[in-house]
Amino acid sequence: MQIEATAIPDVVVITPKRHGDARGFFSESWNRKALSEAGVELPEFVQDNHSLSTAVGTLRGLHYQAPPHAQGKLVRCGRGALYDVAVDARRGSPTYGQWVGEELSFENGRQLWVPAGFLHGFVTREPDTEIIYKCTDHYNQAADGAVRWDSLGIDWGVESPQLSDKDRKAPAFAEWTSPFDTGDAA
Ligand SMILES: Cc1cn([C@H]2C[C@H](O)[C@@H](COP(=O)(O)OP(=O)(O)O[C@H]3O[C@@H](C)C(=O)[C@@H](O)[C@H]3O)O2)c(=O)[nH]c1=O
Repeated sequence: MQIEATAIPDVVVITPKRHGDARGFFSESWNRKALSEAGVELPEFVQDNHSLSTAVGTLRGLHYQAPPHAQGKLVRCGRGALYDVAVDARRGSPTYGQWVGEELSFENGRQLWVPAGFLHGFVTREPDTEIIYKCTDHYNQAADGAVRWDSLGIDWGVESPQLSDKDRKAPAFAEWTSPFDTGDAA
């Protein structure tokens, strides 16, 4: 397993080992003990999510669940390729408003840890791209929120992404009051 730091200390990239043979490969996509031995302690996960985006340039985000339903997410790509983004939304954090973006693909097997207190979003780089992520809290519709994808200067590599209605109507980061503070990092 490989652990890579990012520009935001609480956000890490995890790449589990793949054991290749004539059939293909085998990989432990999640192993608490191995991660702990590598120095990464993550909270308990209670829900796994899986979505398919058919068109290249489909963008989902930037999403969050407000406390007390904030979610940390361990994100990977099941098929295709995507650019995954985490934005620090913890008021009082030295990296508040800063973001990290990582290319995650089926091919590279990389995973991004997005802690609670961060906005999360991604854009697909290939057709029929699947994302799979583990979450530290259950879905709660009333706590669900979004911030406009193009209000933080993130270079998504796409000009007119395919968006949901919710994401098209989301407020800009500058006009939004974050419900998170530094106590929310999971
Ligand atoms: C997120 C979620 C949605 N749903 C339902 C609500 C709705 O009817 C349908 C589609 O929901 P959405 O449009 O919110 O799906 P989507 O735009 O894919 O939302 C997801 O985006 C990524 C970036 C995240 O980080 C996730 O936490 C989540 O917000 O699925 C659940 O039943 N459980 C869930 O956990």
